[in-house]
Amino acid sequence: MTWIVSECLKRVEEITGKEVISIPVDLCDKDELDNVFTKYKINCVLHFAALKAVGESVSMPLNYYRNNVGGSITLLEVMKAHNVKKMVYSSSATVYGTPQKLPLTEDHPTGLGCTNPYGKSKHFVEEILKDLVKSDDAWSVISLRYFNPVGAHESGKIGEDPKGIPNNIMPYIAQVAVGRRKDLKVFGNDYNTPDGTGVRDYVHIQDLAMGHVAALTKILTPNFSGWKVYNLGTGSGLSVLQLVKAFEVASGQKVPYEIVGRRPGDIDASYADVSLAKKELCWEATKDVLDMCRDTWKWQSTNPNGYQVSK
Ligand SMILES: CC(=O)N[C@H]1[C@@H](OP(=O)(O)OP(=O)(O)OC[C@H]2O[C@@H](n3ccc(=O)[nH]c3=O)[C@H](O)[C@@H]2O)O[C@H](CO)[C@H](O)[C@@H]1O
Repeated sequence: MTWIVSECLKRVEEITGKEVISIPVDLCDKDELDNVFTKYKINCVLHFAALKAVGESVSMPLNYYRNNVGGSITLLEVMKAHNVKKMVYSSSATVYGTPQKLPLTEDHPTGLGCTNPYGKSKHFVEEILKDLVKSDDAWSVISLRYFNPVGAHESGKIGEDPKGIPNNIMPYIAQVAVGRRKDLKVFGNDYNTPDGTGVRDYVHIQDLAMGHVAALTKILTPNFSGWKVYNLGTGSGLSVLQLVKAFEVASGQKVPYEIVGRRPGDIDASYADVSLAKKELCWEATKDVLDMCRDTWKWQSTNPNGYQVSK
């Protein structure tokens, strides 16, 4: 289970005081899914399941389309068969492609500049969900477009432990700080941003978890129906070098880096307009970049080799 899912389930447990059980299922296995829906009374599905490495998706497109798109269709078919017609979907800011204007609002066109199968799979599933809601007004779906989720649970017990070389920046920085990797490769310093490095909207995983609780609360209100989409970010952009500096301050560790060439498919800047989530979900991010770095460091420093040896 990924750290995003663990974090969200923990928050739901803390808030409801009820135990949350997790049952591993193969998203593409209809019979397995059917058994789960037969056994449990399900009101709403929080659909987190997806492969998410951009580079890997370019070399293994069929795996991404089979799992992320095919798996979602199978899940929706089983939901329909059991008359469960509410879903909170984990989407991504990646559906916006190259921003036409910043900050990104939910009505920005999607799908146009998606450069990789991962991003396209998120966009395709959003389109499928929209069609489904149009076809039958008993369906309601909230799509949450995550910006750049980072951080760890403040206990230091739940954190991101990518297999192999991390694709995303925060776990890479953390592994450099803990001495597992020599230096961070900064992908390009010639972007159209104040210091030339890529700008992103990093959002703490615990805020993201609370965004799911807010979406769940909304979708379960009796008068809610149809399709809604919300950005989950802080609303502020931070460059790669700003993030490195913040991590050094929060951890007290040096993070050596080397500027290298651009990573194919990367964009200059991406950050969210978060006013819709604030207005309609009563949600906004509460944690800043130092919180994100401090909690990541707490997890990484107490689990220098990830979950492998700390269990
Ligand atoms: C804006 C956008 O579409 N964001 C999505 C994209 O994140 P990103 O591709 O923006 O996340 P990332 O953590 O891979 O990169 C963030 C920033 O760090 C830079 N970088 C990254 C790694 C590294 O070793 N060195 C380095 O310099 C990278 O060029 C970028 O400017 O994909 C993620 C899944 O993987 C999520 O779906 C994000 O929502």
